[in-house]
Amino acid sequence: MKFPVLKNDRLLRAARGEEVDRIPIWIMRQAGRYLPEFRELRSKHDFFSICQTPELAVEVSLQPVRRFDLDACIIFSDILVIPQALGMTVEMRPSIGPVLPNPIVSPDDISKLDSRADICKKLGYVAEAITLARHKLDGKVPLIGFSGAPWTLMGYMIEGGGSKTLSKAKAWLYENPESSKQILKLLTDAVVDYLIMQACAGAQLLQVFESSAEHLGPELFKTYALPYIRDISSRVKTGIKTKGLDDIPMTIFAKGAHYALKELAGSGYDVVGLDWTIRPEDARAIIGNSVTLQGNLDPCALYAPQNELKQLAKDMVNKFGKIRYIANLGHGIYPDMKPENVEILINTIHES
Ligand SMILES: Cc1c2[nH]c(c1CCC(=O)O)Cc1[nH]c(c(CCC(=O)O)c1C)Cc1[nH]c(c(CCC(=O)O)c1C)Cc1[nH]c(c(C)c1CCC(=O)O)C2
Repeated sequence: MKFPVLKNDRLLRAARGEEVDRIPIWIMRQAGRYLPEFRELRSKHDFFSICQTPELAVEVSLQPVRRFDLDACIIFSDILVIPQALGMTVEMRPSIGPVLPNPIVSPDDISKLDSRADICKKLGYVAEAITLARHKLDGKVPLIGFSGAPWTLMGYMIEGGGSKTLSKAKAWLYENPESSKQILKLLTDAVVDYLIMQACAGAQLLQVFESSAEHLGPELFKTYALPYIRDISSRVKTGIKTKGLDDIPMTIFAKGAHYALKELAGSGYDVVGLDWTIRPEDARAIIGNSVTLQGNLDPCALYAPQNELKQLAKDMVNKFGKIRYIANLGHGIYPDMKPENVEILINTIHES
């Protein structure tokens, strides 16, 4: 596919470990409810209708890039489109979040999931949105594609929505280890196909969200998350090559997995995303210089008085340094953030 020439390649340069003239920054959940223009559009459309309508998904993806001097655009979608493509119902309920009314309850339910065979057909609307976004961006900044990681997706599929403890999903790991692995394998296959499709459609970097890693701890993570995370990077990179495309960087963000940073650094990704509970210098000491780090400002730092926010952003940059670093929050931005504070954060990073 032919796309407009990329004018700002700081994100991709940083991901590959190349020098940059200024530190790139993007923000997890940068398209969302803290923006009045998002709330306006969202008031007229259901959440998944926006995801499924390429023109709307692209409009929402572009909103933050129009408003702020960001160094990347992320395609608007959700990690839960994968369970949907496997035949599960997912609803986005106001002030509750995602609800899966018919969760997986017993190992027999696994056979009711649709096979991965036509995942690309079912999620073809994401590919369309990505291609359209690349054209509409006109090379302004690179476009990030993403997927949930298998354990995080399995969690939602068993819990039937978000959970503070993930105790139902974790019970599966202890009670039904083989069935758990069967689900994780099935999800891995779907995620691999899905990410390769996104790369073919024009995504320039792929981020994998293992948002529920903190619930696992080192031993469960080693068995039920890491092997699948590794498998995804290796199969996606090979798949992209087989399709005749150039390699694109991949990021793993395993929230709360500071106990597994060394393993994550060696899991085949170019970038490791960090949450705010680890010191940048400690993460760098554990990981070394072979991968780029991304993160990790406490999202709540955006509530701080503006001078303090600036100082926190400067301290973060001083600790990470300018090489092999992509600035971001340590998790997604909250819906009640002031857009002005986001602008202060972005400008402070760029001036550092
Ligand atoms: C766990 C997870 C989900 N979705 C996602 C994750 C991984 C990242 C993370 O750990 O936060 C990923 C996601 N979800 C969304 C994006 C869009 C791209 C971006 O701007 O980053 C991305 C990358 C849009 C969204 N996804 C959701 C919204 C808000 C829904 C709405 O408009 O009603 C948006 C903009 C809903 C969603 N979707 C999900 C939850 C738990 C919620 C409810 C929480 C909330 O309301 O913020 C599942």
